[in-house]
Amino acid sequence: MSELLVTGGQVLRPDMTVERADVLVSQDSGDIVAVDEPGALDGDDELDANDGLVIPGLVNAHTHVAMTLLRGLADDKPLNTWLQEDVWPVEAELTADDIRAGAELGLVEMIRSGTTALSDMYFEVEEIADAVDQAGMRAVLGFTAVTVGKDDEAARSDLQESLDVARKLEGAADGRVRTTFQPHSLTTVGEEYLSEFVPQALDDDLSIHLHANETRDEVTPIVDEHGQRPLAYADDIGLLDGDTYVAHGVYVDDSEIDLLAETGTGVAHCPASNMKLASGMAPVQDLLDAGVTVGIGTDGAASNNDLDMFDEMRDAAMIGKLAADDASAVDAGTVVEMATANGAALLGFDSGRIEAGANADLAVIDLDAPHLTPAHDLVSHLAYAVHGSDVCHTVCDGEVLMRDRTVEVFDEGAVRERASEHAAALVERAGD
Ligand SMILES: CSC[C@H]1O[C@@H](n2cnc3c(O)ncnc32)[C@H](O)[C@@H]1O
Ligand SMILES: [Zn+2]
Repeated sequence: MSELLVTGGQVLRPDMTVERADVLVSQDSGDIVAVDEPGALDGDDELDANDGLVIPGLVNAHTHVAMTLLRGLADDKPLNTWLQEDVWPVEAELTADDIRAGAELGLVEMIRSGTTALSDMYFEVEEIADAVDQAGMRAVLGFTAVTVGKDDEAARSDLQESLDVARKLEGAADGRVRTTFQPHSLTTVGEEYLSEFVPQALDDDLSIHLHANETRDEVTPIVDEHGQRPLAYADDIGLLDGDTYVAHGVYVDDSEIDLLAETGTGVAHCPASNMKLASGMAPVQDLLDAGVTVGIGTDGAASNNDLDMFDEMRDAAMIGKLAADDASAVDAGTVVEMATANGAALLGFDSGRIEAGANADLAVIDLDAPHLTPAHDLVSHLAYAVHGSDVCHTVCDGEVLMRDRTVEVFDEGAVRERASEHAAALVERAGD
């Protein structure tokens, strides 16, 4: 039996208090064994958290991890123009090897910034699952189906693949990979296909993840065509369910917020992407007040342009206040909860909290820095002052993924070089 002791640090507890404590982790079960006063516990191996704050590993509730290859390729455009003019033509040239290279780069970036779990939507999902396995991280993965612009055979094949991939990869990477059925959005997948395939996903107890109500352009056509708000339309199809979570949820009216709360449907809030594409401001405090579980996601690196969840927490707090016209809205403790416990709840993982019995997924922040001085309130620092580069150790499932800022699960230099080569060749092919 092998046990790791995270020693000498301050620890963020589930009630958002901070105390000096050691954390003992079982590397066999991958769970936290005990949290106790300094010096009370012994382990076979130690991780030095002196001058550090031990927090739950962050949960990125919505991303497209392989889109790191498209980082900085096309900026300063709204969603539809950006997708149609820039992103989709390049994505049409992606190979499985490209996606593997982009995924590895994204996972290294996440490990370096304290993220231990992600929910991903993309293609070539087996490559992404293999990369997650090597990274030692936890993920919810799926193949994203789009039917617009496709004939009936191709449209069905996409949805069937989304079901098949979800069935096949559930439980991969020793149980660290879970899956979702993934219609891309309510406007990019036709009603006839949703009506046919969603019941099959529900029959198989598959969770569902989709983009919804991201821009005004995702609301108006549904209201025009179906005479109802998008989430009422989704609910009639059976899409809203206790295991469903929608990405973005920017343009949700009061009736849709109630529907999310009543059905137990969660929201993955993507503040940076919503700002960069000028999509809008999600009513996050209203969602939380209604009892909706709201996590935080970076979205892909092409609309962010990084995968740093500390940036995302800060953005969520800032834009949450603007949206509510209230400086007390979406406060520091709330965004930390959104990026940890709420994200874990959406993804269905027993992580997001430092407590005996929970998954041993954690990160240690080096507090010895001018921008983290003085330390009046460490929860405030997490929301407003810490950067991803302040993370010194990252642990998932009891395994050390990064120690003293060195990533142990990948050769970081090789990953960066390979991703740069793949990105350059991809852009050249797309330009031909
Ligand atoms: C097939 S995976 C996902 C698909 O979605 C595209 N995408 C990236 N960001 C967004 C976004 O904010 N809204 C909608 N779709 C997005 C991505 O490029 C893939 O094609
Ligand atoms: Zn997205």
